[in-house]
Amino acid sequence: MKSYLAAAIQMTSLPDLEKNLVQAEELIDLAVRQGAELVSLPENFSFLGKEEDKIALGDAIATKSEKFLKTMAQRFQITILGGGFPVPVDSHKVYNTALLIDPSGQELARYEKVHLFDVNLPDGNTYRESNTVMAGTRIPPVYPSKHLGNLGLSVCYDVRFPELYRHLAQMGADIFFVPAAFTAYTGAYHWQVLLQARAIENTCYIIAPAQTGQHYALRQTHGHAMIIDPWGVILADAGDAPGVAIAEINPSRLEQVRRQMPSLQHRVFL
Ligand SMILES: O=C(O)CNC(=O)[C@H](CS)NC(=O)CCC(=O)C(=O)O
Repeated sequence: MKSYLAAAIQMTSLPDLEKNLVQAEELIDLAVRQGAELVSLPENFSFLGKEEDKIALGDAIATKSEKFLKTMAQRFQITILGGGFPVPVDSHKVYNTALLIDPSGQELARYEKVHLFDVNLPDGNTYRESNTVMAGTRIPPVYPSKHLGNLGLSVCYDVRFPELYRHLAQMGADIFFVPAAFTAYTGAYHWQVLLQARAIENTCYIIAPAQTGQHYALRQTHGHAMIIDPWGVILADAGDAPGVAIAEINPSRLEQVRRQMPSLQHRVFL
C-alpha cells in the first residue's frame, strides 16, 4: 500500500439519469485534476427519484450506471466506487448495488445493500426502501488492493450496524466506503458521529461520498461527504454544496494509529 489521494464526491442527484451522469463526470474530472486516484460516488448517484420511476427505468439505470463507471475508470485511469444504483432482480424489485471498478474497467467487487431503510422519522417523513429493494444476502466484500489498501464496502444505512464494519475489519479492511444519501433530518444528528465511531472503533479510514440538497418532492439529504482518518480526525468535509472532499490515505498514519491504539488486537468477543 502506498500514500495516495482519495475523493468522496458530493452530488445532488435528480430523477434524471442523463443529467446525473453529466454532473458525476464533472465532479470526477474535478477530483482527478486535484490528483485523486481513488474516487467514490454516493448512493443513488445515477438516479434519485420516485420508487415507481426507479423500478420502471431499472434496466436502463443499471446498464448505463455500470457502463458509466467502467468508462470513467478507464478514461481517467482511476479506481472508482459507484456507491449505489438499482440493479433489477425481477419486475418489482432491485438490489441497491455498490460496484468497485479498476482503471482497466474490470469489476473488483460488488455489494448488494443488506440493511434496508424502513423507518418513520420524527419529522413526519416515511421511508420504505423494502417496497422496491430486495435485501442483499451476502456479507460485504473486502477487496485487497496492493496499492490502495484493503477496501471494505458498505452502503448508507449500514453505518448504523457496527457488526458489519467489525466483520470488514476482521477480514483485514483498512478503508471503509460508506456511500450515502442520508436524510437531512437524521444526518444532522447522526451522520458524522456514526462515521467517526466506525473509524475509531476499527482504526480504519472512512471514505463517505454523499448526496446533498433537494432531489424531488420532499426528499432532502444532509451532504457532508467526508474522509476520516483512523484516529477519527475529519480530513475533508464537502459541506452542503455539490463538490468533492479529498484527502490523503497514508499507510504510515494507519500503522501509527494502530500502534498507538491497538484496540483491534484487544477484542474479546468478535
Ligand atoms: O430513497 C431513495 O430514493 C434511495 N434510497 C436511499 O436513499 C436510502 C434508502 S431510502 N437511504 C438511506 O439508507 C438513508 C439512511 C439514513 O438516512 C439514516 O440511517 O438515517
